[in-house]
Amino acid sequence: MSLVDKFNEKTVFSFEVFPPRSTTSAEKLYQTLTDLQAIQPDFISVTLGAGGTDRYNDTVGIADRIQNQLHIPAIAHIPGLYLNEQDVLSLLSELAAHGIHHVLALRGDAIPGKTPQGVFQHADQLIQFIKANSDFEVLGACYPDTHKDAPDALHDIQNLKHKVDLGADHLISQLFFENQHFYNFREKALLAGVDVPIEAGIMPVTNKKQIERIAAVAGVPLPTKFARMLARYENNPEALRDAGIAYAIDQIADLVAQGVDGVHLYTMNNSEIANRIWSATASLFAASHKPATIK
Ligand SMILES: NC(=O)C1=CN([C@@H]2O[C@H](COP(=O)(O)OP(=O)(O)OC[C@H]3O[C@@H](n4cnc5c(N)ncnc54)[C@H](O)[C@@H]3O)[C@@H](O)[C@H]2O)C=CC1
Ligand SMILES: Nc1nc(=O)c2c([nH]1)NC[C@@H]1CN(c3ccc(C(=O)N[C@@H](CCC(=O)O)C(=O)O)cc3)CN21
Repeated sequence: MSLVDKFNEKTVFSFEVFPPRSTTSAEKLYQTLTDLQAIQPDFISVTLGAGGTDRYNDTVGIADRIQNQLHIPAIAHIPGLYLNEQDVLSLLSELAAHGIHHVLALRGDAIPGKTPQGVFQHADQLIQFIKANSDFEVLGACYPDTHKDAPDALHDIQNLKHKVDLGADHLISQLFFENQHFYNFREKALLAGVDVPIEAGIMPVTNKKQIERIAAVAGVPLPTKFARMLARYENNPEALRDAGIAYAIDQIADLVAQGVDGVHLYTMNNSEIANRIWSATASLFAASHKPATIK
């Protein structure tokens, strides 16, 4: 089934989860996934090697469970840096054997001290390879605040256009905390001829250290307003969680009102937060009639 077609029907809503470290947290993740099932998101993506970890197992097993037990379309992330052609082909056939035909093709984060394979140095090469060797639908990543390795926004958008020309069927954005940056990016991407759906990536804050670490790895700026919120509630987890949920809801309500193609929620494996955000915004998604373009 094509996921891209869903963007013609509605404002898409999707989740992301990551494979947990231990067996106990694996059980917790399955509970989380069961809790999220009632929302019936359009798909759930599963990271692989997120943030530069060396844990490459579990992604396929978790994606299988999502697809075949929860009956929600699953997307597996594939970061290319440390894989060769054979690794990618094996992953694709394993996924296909489970009825999964969607991947997010990425360059991936560098792992300190580990030498890349040198085969897929950028996501574009991986996208081209997957398109040439399978019938998978391929997603790509994009950067409202410009990727930190790009010389400037223009080159970043040119690279994005190249990924779309090579076959990226839809895009998921890096997390961002300033909607105007997303709108500016979206406009530039459209002008550059990027004509595939772009989902906005939203990450609710759960704790100050974690969000600061992720923002640093991802090269995403924290607006003053957001940093003040973190500083004010850093020692009060309940208040920080509530403030973070309110911030994410505010971002999502605005994005949906501005006709965004979809919202991809980085759940950080926390179903309570995802459920609260969903219950506050479900009617906005239901009511959404997408205009052809957004400003
Ligand atoms: N492991 C995971 O689950 C996830 C990882 N990520 C991370 O996102 C980041 C980048 O991934 P992608 O966007 O897939 O990488 P990408 O290869 O498209 O872009 C990475 C950088 O290289 C530049 N670039 C792209 N193609 C180029 C080319 N042909 N020549 C020269 N420069 C080029 C881009 O402008 C950008 O600065 C990584 O840090 C990745 O790990 C993001 C989401 C999930
Ligand atoms: N550069 C970059 N790399 C990514 O992996 C990535 C992005 N950007 N942007 C969006 C999401 C966010 N992702 C993340 C970010 C952090 C964790 C993380 O903190 N993982 C911990 C587990 C913590 C726990 O077990 O509770 C880990 O150690 O892997 C996972 C996925 C994956 N994605």
